[in-house]
Parts: sequence; C-alpha cells; structure tokens
Amino acid sequence: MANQSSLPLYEKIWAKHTFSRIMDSLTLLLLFLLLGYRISSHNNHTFPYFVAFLCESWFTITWITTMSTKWTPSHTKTFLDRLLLRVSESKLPPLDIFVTTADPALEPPIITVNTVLSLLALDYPANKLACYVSDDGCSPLTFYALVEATKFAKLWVPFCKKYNVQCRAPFRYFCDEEMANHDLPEFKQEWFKIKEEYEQLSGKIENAAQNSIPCELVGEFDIFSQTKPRNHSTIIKVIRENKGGLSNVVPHIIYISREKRPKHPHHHKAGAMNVLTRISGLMTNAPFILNVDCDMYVNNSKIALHALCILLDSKGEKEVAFAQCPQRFYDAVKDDAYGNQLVALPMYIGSGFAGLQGIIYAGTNCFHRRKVIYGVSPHHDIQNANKDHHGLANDKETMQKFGTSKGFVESVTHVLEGMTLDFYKSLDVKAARKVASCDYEYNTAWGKQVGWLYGSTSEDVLTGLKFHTKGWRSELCSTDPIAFMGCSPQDNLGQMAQHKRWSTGLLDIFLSKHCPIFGTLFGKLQLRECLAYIWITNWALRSVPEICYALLPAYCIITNSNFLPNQQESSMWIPTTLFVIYNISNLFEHIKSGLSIRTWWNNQRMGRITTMNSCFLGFLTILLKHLRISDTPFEITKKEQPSSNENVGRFIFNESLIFLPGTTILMVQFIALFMSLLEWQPLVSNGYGVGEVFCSGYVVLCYLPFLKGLFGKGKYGIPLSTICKSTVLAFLFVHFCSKTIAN
Ligand SMILES: O=c1ccn([C@@H]2O[C@H](COP(=O)(O)OP(=O)(O)O[C@H]3O[C@H](CO)[C@@H](O)[C@H](O)[C@H]3O)[C@@H](O)[C@H]2O)c(=O)[nH]1
Ligand SMILES: [Mn+2]
Repeated sequence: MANQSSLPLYEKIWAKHTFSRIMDSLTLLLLFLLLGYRISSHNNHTFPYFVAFLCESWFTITWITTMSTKWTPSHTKTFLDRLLLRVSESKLPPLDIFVTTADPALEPPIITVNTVLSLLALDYPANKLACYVSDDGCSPLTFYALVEATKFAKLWVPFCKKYNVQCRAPFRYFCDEEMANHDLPEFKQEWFKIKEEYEQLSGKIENAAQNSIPCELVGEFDIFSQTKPRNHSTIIKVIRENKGGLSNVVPHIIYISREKRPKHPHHHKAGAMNVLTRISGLMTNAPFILNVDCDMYVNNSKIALHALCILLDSKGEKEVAFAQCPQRFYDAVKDDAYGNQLVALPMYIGSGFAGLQGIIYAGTNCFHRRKVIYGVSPHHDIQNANKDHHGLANDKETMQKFGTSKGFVESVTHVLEGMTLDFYKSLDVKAARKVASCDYEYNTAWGKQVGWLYGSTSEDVLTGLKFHTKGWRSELCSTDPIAFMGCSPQDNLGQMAQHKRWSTGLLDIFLSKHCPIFGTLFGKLQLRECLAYIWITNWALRSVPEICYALLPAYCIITNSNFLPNQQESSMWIPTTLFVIYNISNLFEHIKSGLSIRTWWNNQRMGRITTMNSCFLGFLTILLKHLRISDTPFEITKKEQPSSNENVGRFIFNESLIFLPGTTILMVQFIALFMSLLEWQPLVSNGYGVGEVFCSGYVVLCYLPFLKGLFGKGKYGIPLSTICKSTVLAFLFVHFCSKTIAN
C-alpha cells in the first residue's frame, strides 16, 4: 500500500463533453464559412453585408474564446478520509469566516442570521472558527438579530452536530416537515423544541423590524443612536467569545460596521472585505478565510474539510490560491423564467475555467489562503521571507504596504513567515477599531497590491484575476451535496440590474491595467485562461454587435435590401445550419444539466434580453465613466423569500432606461413587419426574402415579455414615457433607413 501521507488529498476529474465539442467545432466551422461567404459574395459591397460581416466577425472571435474556455472541463474529487488521517482534528488549521451584509431592507436580517447560524454549525472544531459579520448598513436591527441568533445558536449548533443535520440553516431545515416523523422519540422531541425556539427567534426579529428593538436591550444599542448608514464611526462588538477555546461550543462571533464618512470612498464590498481581513488578522489571524455573501447558507456541513483537502494537499499547498465552491440558488422561479439560475452555464463554462489555470473567484463561497490576499506569489521562498521580515527597515516597508497598526503588521509577518501557531489571545477591540477607520488605507497598498482590489464593481473577478496573473491556480470545489445555497433575484428587475452591474464591472477590468491580455504578456496568466477572462470581461461589449444584428433584418425589410443570401442562392444553407446547430447544441447542454426545454428557451431569450439591455447600459455606464461624467454605483441585489413573490415569471417594468433599448428594438421590428405585410418598400433589386422576415420574427419572439409589457397594466406594463421615447427612436431609425436608400 502506498504511504498514506504521500497520497494526494484531492484529484482532478476530467469530464468528456464529446458531443458539445463536436457541435462547438461545427459551429465554428460554419461561422468561418459564413465569413468566407461574406468576403466572396458579389453582394459584399452593400451596407447590410458590411454590418453583418463586422458583427459576425465579432461573434466568431467570441465563439473562439467560448470554445477554448469550454474545451477541457474538469472538477475535483476530495478525499476526506485521507485528510483526517493526515491531520488530526486538533491540528486542523484555524478558519476565519467573513459574512457581508449591507442593507437591512434589501437583505432582511433573518436571511443573514440563517447564513451565520449555518456557518457557526459547520462540522469543524469550534475553537478553530471565528465568524466576522460586516454590516455596511450600520443597522441596529442586524446587530440585534445577530445577538438573538447567538443565543439560539447555543441550542442549534449542538443539535446539528448531535444528529448530523445536513442543511444547517434553520429556515430551510424546518421547511421539511418529514423530519418530524423520525423514529427516535428523543430526536422528535428536540426537533419540535428547537423548531419552536427558531420560530420565536424569527418572530422577535420580525417584531423588531416592524416596531422597534425591545427596550431591555437599549443600553447596548446606544451606540447606533447617532449613526447614519453613510456617516458614522466604527462599531465593533464581540457578540460571543469562545473564551475557553472549547471545540464543541459556539465559535467566536464578531459584529463589525466599519467607519464611513461621506467624503471618503468606501469601495463597496471590496472595502468591507479589506476591513474584515485586517480585523481578523488582529484577532484570530487564521491562515485560511472563507467568505460568503449574507444570503449563502451552508448546505454541506463538511465543506470546510473538503476545501482544506485542496488547500492542504502537498501540490495544492504550493499552487492553489483559493478553492471556489459553485453558486447555487434555492427556490428558483419555475423554469428559470428570468434566466438567472446559472445552472447550464457554470456547468460548461465554469468547469471549463476549472480545467485551465482555474475557476474565477465568484465573490462568495470561496476559501482563500490569507497570505495570497497579502500579495504573496506562488513558490514564495519562506527562508527569504524570514530574512526579510526581521530587519527594522523591512518592518517599515511592511508598514508602508499594510498600514501603521503595529499589531496588524506583526500578524502579517506571522502569516508571511508561514508560522502556524494560533495567534488568538483575546479579541482586542481597541486595536481593531484603528484598522477599520476610513483613513487607515491612505498611502498603503490596500486595494492595489494587497487585499481585495478596488476599481470595479466586479471586485471578485478582478481580485481572482490578480492571483492568476501572479501564477497561482485555483480549484473548483464541487461536492455532493452542493456546498452553499443562496437567493437569486426573484424578478426580472433584480436580474437585469445584477447583469448590468456585472457587465459594467467586468468591462472595467478589461479596460484597466489589470486587463487579462497584459496579464499574459507581462505576468503569469496562461494563454487559454486569458482567453477565458477575455470571454467573461467582454460581456458588455457584446451588446453592441448584438443590437446591430437585431436591427439588421428590420433595416433590410424597410429598405428592401438583404443581409442573408436570398432564396436563389445555394449558400442560404450556411446561416440556416448555423442557427439550427447552435440551438440544438445549446438545448442539449441544458437537457444534460437536467433542465427542461422551457428553461432552455427562457435562458436563450433572457440571454438576448440581458445582453441588449443590461449589458448595453453597462457599456454606456463605462463610456460615461471614462468620459468622467458619472461613476458606477454598486446596486445591491434584493434578497427575498420566494413566498412573497407574486409575479410568477411575469416581467415587471419601471421607468428605468434599462428597458429602452429592448422596447425600441421591438418597435422597429413592428414597423418592418408591418411594412413587409403591406409591401411598402421601394422597388430595388436584391430585395429582402424569407430569411430577413424570419429573423425579424425571431427577435419579436425573444422579446415576447416586452410585447406583453406594451399591453400590460401597472407594474406589468411598460411605462408610457418609455414607449414614447422608444417610438421616437424607432422613427429616427426608419428615417435613417430611408436616408441610406436615398444615397
Ligand atoms: O457596499 C457594499 C455592497 C455590497 N456588499 C455585500 O456584497 C455582497 C454581494 O452583493 P449582492 O447585492 O448580493 O450581489 P450579487 O449580484 O448577488 O453578487 C455577486 O456579484 C458580486 C460582484 O458584483 C460579488 O461581490 C458577489 O459575491 C456575487 O455573489 C452582499 O453580501 C452585500 O451585502 C457590501 O458588503 N458592501
Ligand atoms: Mn447575492
């Protein structure tokens, strides 16, 4: 038998997606044929052909990056038994957990509380865990909810461990009434007792949200009386300290609301993460960090151990910066009506990334190595670090980089030297306050070389990209059952706003000095990883060719011209087959991911709608930002419990500009189809044919929710102002069309 300690703790499994590969290659071939046709066609000097050629070239480039990303998918298999043979439970490394919340209205405290409870109950020695909750909303309600939840945790944590509960978020766990029919009478009794306690807890939080916080607690809440969410000093409260360092109790839990002042940029989530990094550095300084958004509860209680298989593996130890767990969502809207469940896409693109230099950092559900966050490169020489960090001069250097807190700099030195001893003595709030102040980062490397990087609302992808550029790899930690579950937007407004933020933030990265292309030229970003990053960061740019392409059939019908080969030409088979092959392969991928045909269509349709609306707005936002006209905000996604959702898959609309491109495109198709019905076009040769009419009809089909919106009432209707603006734009477009004929 092989020596136990030399066996790897995890293994990469390479998936074979042969059918997908064939279909993808066919698609590429057809795209090339189409481009070839454009170049060689006798029509190639017409305006529509030229525009089509440009758009299709862009699609081809995008397709090459897509294909390269998908080509070698992989995931990981972890060996818990080997881990536990190698590291005894008492030798497991400490783990700091970061939870971020920012707005008690959009992120109801009961959701945050459930996430925190599930984390406190992780299958991991409690004396190795510390849970830090960052509240950018500076909300006494959130604090109150956490205080109450900690009391409940004293029942919940032992209960979960005793009965080996899988889902450790009570609101999900108690949904399942089946549990009560357990054979063990003792279990049954406890189950009911704890369920009742949980109901009391959520009742209290509900009550506090509606009325006010109970007065017996007022003393503790005084500190919130003078605060405004965007203007207050630091609040740090140790809600629970595991003073005895016991392994079977409730871990440390610390509430943090960092200082905020109107004049100081706070860098949204990235800023919050950096404060958490520093405070935890001072307090517990664990070598590993797990970060989750407030809505992502633990669904696999052993997940920390799985992730450590990757991070402690002898190869992983040297190469892997972080272990990212997939993002999954609970209580999806039926058939994914808003296309935000992201199931098929991660299965192909996500594991594709994982087969290259590594999966992107998704901002949540991720286990980090603390020293990587401090800017260390792989194969960083510990001997050297030792030498480096003892001289006084180097302490000075470290201070310039990490800021002037002596305690924190000392903790950094520990991490860089790879010291494994537990740093925790007591949770010192005074030192922690200093590193949470808004001027702490002045003239330091925070947000630039150290910590979460600033400058993009997709701080996650940016930060991960930086690690990859340094030469680190990352792994997808795919477990069964899935590690974490969270909320996804429950309506199209949330979904579209989210995509706008992502596409804006991602384009910001592409246009910054962190651009993946530079990463490959000057750093250690591997070529195909670079292509994959180009694929993802170019999301917003994709909107422009897609909008042009959607307008093209209408343009052709209005001007009686064509952009597709006409019926007499035999080359019509190229675009037709392309359309068919692309859709079949996409449909196949959805079915293989266990999704319905309806879901496929919804995703397909939402793909078009978000690209042409959300991403286009994202594109404009970046344009304005670069012209220094406006800055990009971080709009927080609303988290709600699905029971409150009455839209059941219907689209809702508001005055937002986000609906303008779509409404206009739809109007233009109407005008075109109407004209074709009445045969109003000028008589010129090369008139449009079935192809153009089909395409125009297809666009209308994709925009069916908008079509319904034109006739809908209240929030289900597109506001009159948007309709008016769109009508004006549509007629401008028609006017432009007629101008081009006149020429
Ligand atoms: O100023 C802020 C803004 C946001 N957040 C937190 O950031 C997290 C993510 O925000 P959310 O509105 O849920 O965004 P999503 O669109 O769901 O987030 C995805 O995309 C983000 C980047 O755009 C990543 O940061 C997230 O981890 C990733 O889940 C939440 O916990 C927020 O509380 C803060 O702490 N401070
Ligand atoms: Mn979220």
